[in-house]
Amino acid sequence: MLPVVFDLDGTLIDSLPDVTKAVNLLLAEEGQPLLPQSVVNTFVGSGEKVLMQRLIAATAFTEADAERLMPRFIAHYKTAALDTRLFPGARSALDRLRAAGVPIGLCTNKPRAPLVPTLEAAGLGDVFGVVVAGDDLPLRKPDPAPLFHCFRALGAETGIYVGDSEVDAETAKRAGVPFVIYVHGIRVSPIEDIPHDVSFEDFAALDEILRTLQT
Ligand SMILES: O=C(O)COP(=O)(O)O
Ligand SMILES: [Mg+2]
Repeated sequence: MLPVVFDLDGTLIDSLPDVTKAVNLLLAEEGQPLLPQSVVNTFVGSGEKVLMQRLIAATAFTEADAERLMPRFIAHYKTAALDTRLFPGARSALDRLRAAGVPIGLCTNKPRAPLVPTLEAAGLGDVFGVVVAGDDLPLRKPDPAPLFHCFRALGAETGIYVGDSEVDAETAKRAGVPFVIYVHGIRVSPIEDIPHDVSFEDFAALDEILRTLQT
């Protein structure tokens, strides 16, 4: 059976409110105006360094602030993770896959420091056969290397990727694997502009989608 690898933010967990909170705690500390979730939405998907660059571009910060701000952002990100909520049905979908003997993994651009408390808070600490964080390997998504790393750790050369964003679509395309997109995630473009094999809006539909792609 082909392994199924999942993205985290916007795919399994509804984390945009937490990321927004972490960004705004930092802005508040700095006496800067807070940003709405719709703006923070455009910062997410490529990891913390790109998030910081986009934050700088959207505020009065400059490049020179990045190094000073990053550890404080990560500290807020770790705390905000404690409020993380899974999307409805995500946990039971993962449990059904495991019960069916499908190897499952996690491939995220979230750095490991906030990832660990996030997985604990979401009750996902011991669910995946492999977990790759954004800063675990020299290259991150959309490079396909982290995804291939997951497939190999799960005992296969290839597999299926389930994600929510433009970055995930590009990763799957570069890896040459089927891409399944969750429509309630964190993305900037309309779903029809993001290349994907199948989309789903309810985790109850995922089993059947994956069964079809497995054959
Ligand atoms: O941390 C990010 O920028 C995105 O994380 P994700 O890869 O789990 O969506
Ligand atoms: Mg995501």
